Amino acid sequence: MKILSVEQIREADQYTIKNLPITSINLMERASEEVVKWISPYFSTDYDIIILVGSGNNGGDGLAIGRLLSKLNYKVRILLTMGETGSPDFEENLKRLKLIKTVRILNDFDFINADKKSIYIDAIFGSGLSRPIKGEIASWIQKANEASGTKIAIDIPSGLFADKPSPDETIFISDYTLSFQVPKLAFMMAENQAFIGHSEILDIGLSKEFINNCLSDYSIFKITNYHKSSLKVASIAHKGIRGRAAIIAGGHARMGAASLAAKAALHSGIGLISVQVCPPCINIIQIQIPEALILADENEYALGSFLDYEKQDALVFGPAIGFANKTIKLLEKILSHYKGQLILDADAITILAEHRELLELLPKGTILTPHHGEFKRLVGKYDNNFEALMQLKSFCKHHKVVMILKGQHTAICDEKGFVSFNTTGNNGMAKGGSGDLLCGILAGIAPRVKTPFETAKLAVYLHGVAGDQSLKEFGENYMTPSTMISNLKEAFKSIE
Ligand SMILES: NC(=O)C1=CN([C@@H]2O[C@H](COP(=O)(O)OP(=O)(O)OC[C@H]3O[C@@H](n4cnc5c(N)ncnc54)[C@H](OP(=O)(O)O)[C@@H]3O)[C@@H](O)[C@H]2O)[C@@H](O)CC1
Ligand SMILES: [K+]
Repeated sequence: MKILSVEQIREADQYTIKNLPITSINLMERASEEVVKWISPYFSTDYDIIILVGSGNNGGDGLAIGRLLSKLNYKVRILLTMGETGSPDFEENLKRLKLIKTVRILNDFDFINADKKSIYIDAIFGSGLSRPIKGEIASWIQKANEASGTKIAIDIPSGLFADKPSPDETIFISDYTLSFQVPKLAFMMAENQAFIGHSEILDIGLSKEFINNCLSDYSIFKITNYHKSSLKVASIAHKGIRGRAAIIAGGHARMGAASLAAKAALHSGIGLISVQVCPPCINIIQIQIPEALILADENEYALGSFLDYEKQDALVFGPAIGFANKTIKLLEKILSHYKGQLILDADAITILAEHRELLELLPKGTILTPHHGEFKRLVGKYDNNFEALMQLKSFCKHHKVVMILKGQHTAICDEKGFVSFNTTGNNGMAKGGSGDLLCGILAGIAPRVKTPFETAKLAVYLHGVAGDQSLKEFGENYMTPSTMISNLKEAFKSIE
C-alpha cells in the first residue's frame, strides 16, 4: 500500500472530483459515512459524542459525521473551535447541521463535568495543518487530552504534520485514528504512536488510477503472489533446491546467537545450514542442531578463518561475533571475495562503523540489519525518525545496499532509496536474540526469494507474524526468540 504526501493526497482529491462522477461535498459526505460505519458497530448510542471542529475541510468532515451520528440516535454536541466561517464545504455542512434540532452547536464546553462515557472526535485540523497549534485551540486540545473517555481523530490527530516532524507542542492524543484512503508517513514514526493510537485506513473512493500512477518512495508491505510462489519448490525437491546458508556468528562462550540463527534458518526452509565454529564449541552446535554442518574455524576463541564459502547461497556474519582483529580481517576478506547473498548484523555493523574503509567494499545488494543504536554508529546522530529515514535512504543509495532499520515499524530500504514499512510484530519481540532470529530467516529464504529487497521485506514480515503468534500464545513476558522459532510454523502457513 502506497504512502502519499499531503500534496499528492490533495491532487488525488482534485483529480477524483474532476474525473469521477462525484462532487467535493459528496466526497466529504462519503468520507464521513465511512467514519460513521466504523464507529457505530463499536460504540452503542449510550455514548455521548463531542466533536471538536476546525473551520477547514477536516472540520467539515466533523460536522457531517455529527449529523450522520445524530441520525443514528447518538447524542451529539459540536464544539466550534474556530467559529462559523470556513471552507465552502465546512459552511455547507454547518448549514445542513443547523437543520437538525437535536444536535447542540457550542462555542464552549465543560470537559471536566462531561460524562465519562463520552467519545471525543477530533476534527480540528487534518492534512491542512500549516503551523504549530497555539492559543485557544491549543487549550481545547489540552482539555480534551485530559478528559476521560474515548478519543478518535479524523484523518490525522490535530497538531501532527502528515509528512514531516511535528513540533513538541499541542497534539490531540487519540485512541483511534480513522484516516482517509492512504496511510500518512507520520503514522510510521515511533515518536508519533502515542498520538495516533490504533489506525484504520478508510477507503473513500479516491481515484485508484491516479493513486496507482503516483510516484512515492514509501509504502507499507503487503504479501503478494510473488512472495508466496517464490517460497514454493518443485515437487521432487532435493536439498540443493532450497539452497545452502552459513552462519558466522558468536565465538567462544557466545554460541547462543549462532544457534538461534541456524535454527531459524532451518525452520525457514533452508536445504542445508552450516555454522562456523571455534573448536571448543563444536559439540554445542552438534548437540543443539543435529541438522547443521560444522565449518571448523582454526581459532580457539574468536572466529577468524576464511573458509570455502563458494557453495553457500547466503552468509550471515556478525551476531555476537566480537571485535577481535582476526574477526575484522575475516569480515574484510568476506566483503572482498564472497559472491552470494551477504547478511550483516550486530557486531559486523559496529565493525563497519569503526573501520569505515570497509564500507567501500560492501558488495551490491548486501543486507544490513541495524537497530537505531547501530545505525547511529554508521551515520551519526539524528533527532527523530524522519531524519533517520533521510539518512537511511542516502546510505542505501550511496552504498547500493539493502537495509533493515529495526524499530516499531521496521523500515526496509533498497539500493534506490525506496522504503517499505513493516506492520507486523509487537513489543514482546524486543528481547535479546530476536535479531539473530531475523538473520536466520533471511538466510533461510534468501536462496529462494533471490532479490535482496524482497527477501528483506518478506523476512521482516514473517519474523513479525511469528512474534504476533507468540504474543497470542505465550504473552508479552513469557514469549522469547525460542518460542518465536516454534511460531514460524504459523507464520509460514499464513502465506502458503
Ligand atoms: N483528501 C481528500 O480527498 C479529502 C479530504 N477530506 C478532509 O479534508 C482535510 C483537509 O482539509 P483542509 O485542506 O481544508 O485542511 P484542514 O486541516 O481542515 O485545515 C486547514 C485550515 O486550518 C488552518 N490552519 C492550519 N494550521 C493551523 C494552525 N496551527 N492554527 C490555526 N489555523 C490553522 C488553515 O489556515 P492557513 O494555513 O491557510 O492559514 C486552513 O484554514 C483532510 O484532512 C480530510 O479530513 C475529506 O473531506 C474528504 C476528502
Ligand atoms: K483531526
